[in-house]
Amino acid sequence: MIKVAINGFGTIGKRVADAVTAQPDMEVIGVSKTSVSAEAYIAKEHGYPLYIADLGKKPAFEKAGIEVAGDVDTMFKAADIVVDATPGGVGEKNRPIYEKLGKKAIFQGGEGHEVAGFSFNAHANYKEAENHQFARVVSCNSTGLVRLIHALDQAFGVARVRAVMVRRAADPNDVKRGPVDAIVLNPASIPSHHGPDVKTVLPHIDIVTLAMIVPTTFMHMHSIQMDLKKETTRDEVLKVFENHSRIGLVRKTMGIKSNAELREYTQDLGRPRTDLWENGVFEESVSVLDGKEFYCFQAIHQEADVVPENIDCIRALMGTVKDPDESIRMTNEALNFVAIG
Ligand SMILES: NC(=O)C1=CN([C@@H]2O[C@H](COP(=O)(O)OP(=O)(O)OC[C@H]3O[C@@H](n4cnc5c(N)ncnc54)[C@H](O)[C@@H]3O)[C@@H](O)[C@H]2O)C=CC1
Ligand SMILES: O=C(OP(=O)(O)O)[C@H](O)COP(=O)(O)O
Repeated sequence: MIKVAINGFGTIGKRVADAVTAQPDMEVIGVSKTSVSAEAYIAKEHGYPLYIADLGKKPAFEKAGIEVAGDVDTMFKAADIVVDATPGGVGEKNRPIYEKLGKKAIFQGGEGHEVAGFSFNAHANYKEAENHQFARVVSCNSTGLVRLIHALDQAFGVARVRAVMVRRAADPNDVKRGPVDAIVLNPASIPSHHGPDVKTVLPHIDIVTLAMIVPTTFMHMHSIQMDLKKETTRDEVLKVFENHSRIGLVRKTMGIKSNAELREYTQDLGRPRTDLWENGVFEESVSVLDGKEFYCFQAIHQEADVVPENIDCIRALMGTVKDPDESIRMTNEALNFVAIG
């Protein structure tokens, strides 16, 4: 069993912890919190040993009825690998600790590529992870883009990508962020960070991205155009998506035309935390003009799509499963995850 420590038990960390627990070949040996919070109670409910950075805060946790297993250093030492899911920028500060302890670690998309020097996506570059101590799972939007671009690049070749990200303003629990009544260009300059981020995994792709933020909390929406190298048809493109284990199709017959209706659907499917782990490509939007000009809309659930990628990244860095397809299959099966559509 691979022993996994989760540093930062927040939106991403708690989901990765549950996904690790579901796998047959890995276990959570501890999670960390900085202060007493609802998530600390969830860690207790799930039976995850809770470690804290500052042992001076131990009495506050104990007063709240939450047992503290020790400090985070103890947790790191007991682990084979650390999933660092701390807020963006904190991972960079944690890296020297993992280096000193000689521990493998996975960082998230809030960190720059340089934090690990290797950015990961299971379908695109799983095998390259071997012999790396560190990896960074690219951000939620970049993960969604990489999955789609890589799939079409494998099938038809991708000459260039132009994409617009309509980004959710905040996660549902994030009461401090906005906007509440605005569409904010984020950034107003071009490109947004997503294009360069895609290139950390797929360096040969010509891509330019634009991004804005709208007052929603659940899912980003992408408007994507790609020029393909080989002529193809809409049906052939749909077949590529149908055969991809992490690209889902929102079928025209479902009548879903928004993030809100898609959320209702994943909720009704009984997905844990309503998570859409796959890209939600809207079938009706999939178009191929003049044989080479591809268009689509896709929904990306920001809290969820990087979760299975973190699981595959654990196996890829540990070198326990060499075949990406086998790891992806194991991850999806353990999560009871079959892409929609
Ligand atoms: N929420 C999202 O939509 C996505 C987030 N990411 C990335 O994942 C990373 C984590 O983001 P979230 O889970 O959203 O953040 P979050 O704020 O929900 O969770 C972070 C957790 O880390 C803890 N923490 C804070 N400082 C810490 C420290 N110094 N040491 C240990 N723990 C500490 C917090 O208490 C919290 O439990 C970031 O890099 C973010 O950019 C990636 C994809 C999507
Ligand atoms: O990784 C994400 O977005 P990104 O792919 O736009 O960087 C997550 O939605 C977190 O983004 P945030 O920086 O708005 O919290």
